[in-house]
Amino acid sequence: MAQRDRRLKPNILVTGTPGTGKTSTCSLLADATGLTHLNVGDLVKLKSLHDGWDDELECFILNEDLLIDEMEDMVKGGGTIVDYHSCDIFPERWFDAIVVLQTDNGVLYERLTNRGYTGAKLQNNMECEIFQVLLEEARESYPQELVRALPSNTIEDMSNNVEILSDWGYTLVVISNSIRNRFNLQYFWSLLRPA
Ligand SMILES: Nc1ncnc2c1ncn2[C@@H]1O[C@H](COP(=O)(O)OP(=O)(O)OP(=O)(O)O)[C@@H](O)[C@H]1O
Repeated sequence: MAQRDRRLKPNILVTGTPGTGKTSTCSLLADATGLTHLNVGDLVKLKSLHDGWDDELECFILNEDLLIDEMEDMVKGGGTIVDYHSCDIFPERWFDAIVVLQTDNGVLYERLTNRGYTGAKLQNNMECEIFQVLLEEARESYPQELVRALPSNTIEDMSNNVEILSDWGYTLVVISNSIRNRFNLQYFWSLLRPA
């Protein structure tokens, strides 16, 4: 297992297919917790951390090395909510919690078409959600106990998720540090679980 950095405030990665509600959820979570919301897509555009525009996929071609270098100092002290539609590009040690937002097909289809997505872009994103690509990616890239999938269909889901994550991130920073300190993770889970 990769060694995570020690920090007092958690870093939370919120990921999911475009349109599942990452930015809306992160913004509310930042308001609720005082953590800093980092929208990676915006950062890539602002700092030109890309190798140009992909006409076919209609998005910037991410330069991963530039992005990781740019973000390293931002996440170092903890307290950052990272919002991005991919998760396997980041170092495992950065995060205490990885959240995958999920949306039912019909709901997501409506959100994406409302945004003007059509053709290959719409189809690729719908397939990404149907095949749970982000959840697989998260489970392959981070320890299972740090990864959690949450539904994001309704406003009620969103406020539930903000409440869950406000508590969960802080709990996990304790666990994360305890892993680093070689305490017994199972012992911590047993304390957290209701009898
Ligand atoms: N749980 C939800 N309930 C109702 N509406 C939602 C929910 N989540 C997101 N939405 C709506 O769906 C649209 C897309 O949300 P948002 O921009 O937060 O998604 P995103 O995952 O950040 O997308 P992208 O990856 O493209 O930035 C917005 O209009 C938002 O208000």
